[in-house]
Amino acid sequence: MISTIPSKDGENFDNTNFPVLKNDLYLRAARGEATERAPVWCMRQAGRYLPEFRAIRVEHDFFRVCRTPALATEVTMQPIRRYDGLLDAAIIFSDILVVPQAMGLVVEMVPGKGPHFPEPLQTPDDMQRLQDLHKGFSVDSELDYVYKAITNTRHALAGRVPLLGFAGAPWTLMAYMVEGGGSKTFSAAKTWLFKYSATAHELLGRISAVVAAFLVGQVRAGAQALQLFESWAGELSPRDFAEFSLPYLARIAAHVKSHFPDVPLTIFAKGAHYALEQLVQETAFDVISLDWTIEPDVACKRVASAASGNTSRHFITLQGNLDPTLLFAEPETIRSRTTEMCRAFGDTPFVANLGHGMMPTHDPEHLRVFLETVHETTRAMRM
Ligand SMILES: Cc1c2[nH]c(c1CCC(=O)O)Cc1[nH]c(c(CCC(=O)O)c1C)Cc1[nH]c(c(CCC(=O)O)c1C)Cc1[nH]c(c(C)c1CCC(=O)O)C2
Repeated sequence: MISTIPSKDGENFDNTNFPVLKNDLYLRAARGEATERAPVWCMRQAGRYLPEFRAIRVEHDFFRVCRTPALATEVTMQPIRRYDGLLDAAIIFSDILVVPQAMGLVVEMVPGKGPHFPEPLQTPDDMQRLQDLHKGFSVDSELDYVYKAITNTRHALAGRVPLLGFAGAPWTLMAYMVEGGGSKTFSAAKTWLFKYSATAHELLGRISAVVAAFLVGQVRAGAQALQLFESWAGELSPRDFAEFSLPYLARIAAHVKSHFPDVPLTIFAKGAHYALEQLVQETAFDVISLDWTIEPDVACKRVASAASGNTSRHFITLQGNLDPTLLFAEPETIRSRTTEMCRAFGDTPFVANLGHGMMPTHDPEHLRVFLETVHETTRAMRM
């Protein structure tokens, strides 16, 4: 349960009384409203490319940072402070793998290697090792530390920008739980899909229930919008996306909307632009986040035509989609390619972002060029 009493060391876990929001550009754009310029934020905007983040990580293990509200708040605030006035949203510092941890699996973050599960799920019998929502497992108590981080961060933001919550989507989480880490072929996770299909669906269903409850809990704790990361969507064929990903995405969106119809929901299904029409027509997401493998003007046309004739769909906002490796280019190139991208979104309500996350070797000043260019270009476009 979230305590309503501010603690002595400056943390504030009161989720009933938040500061007034001063910059609502992101929320308005996500709801399909016209804005005076496009809002902008970046996936992985808190991370190792920032020296101030690396300084924290020297002293604290990755999941320790996630589990300590004061540290999670500090790290979430770092890019907001550094790019003062340039970022239009903060995303809570956490990881998609906190859900497999809550479900009972051990996850370590190995420096230079990424996430590692010492005992991944190997056969259908291993499902017994997972916590069961029907047998006393409480998402809210297991993940209360994320809620506390959200509540505390929302106070620390003091209304500067809205705070986004997030979670991994079922197929992506299942892939980590079965592979035990990243993978080139996804052969283990796909063996589950095609050899143990019934168990795979059971697992996807159980993850969906946890993720749906977790997202609702994040809004109760103070998240003002949510993003779901289906980072491995592109590993599935369109047919298998339709069977093993889309129905679960739709179920999670419907559940969150039934609790909070006005909280904007974003789906980032990386590599799955083949499914744009289905995401528009078969799910309740407000924002579709694009990677860089589709041109913005093509996505705008496809989404508009998929939405027309569907009376329950008043708007779809797009988010994206500059190739993050463009930030390795000279500032001049970053400027011209960012301008090109903004123009290609045209009049479609959009949230400027990269097509995937910031990388550890990015130069923080190059991100500044991207942010400034979005401000200048989209303000000029909308005058
Ligand atoms: C697949 C995935 C993960 N985590 C996440 C995804 C989905 C987005 C995507 O597709 O990239 C999501 C995530 N991970 C992190 C955030 C924080 C919020 C943000 O600033 O965007 C978010 C939204 C912090 C993090 N999560 C992680 C780091 C770096 C780890 C460190 O500090 O040592 C950060 C800042 C670790 C992580 N966590 C994960 C991986 C693959 C890694 C290793 C990556 C690497 O080594 O570059 C799983």
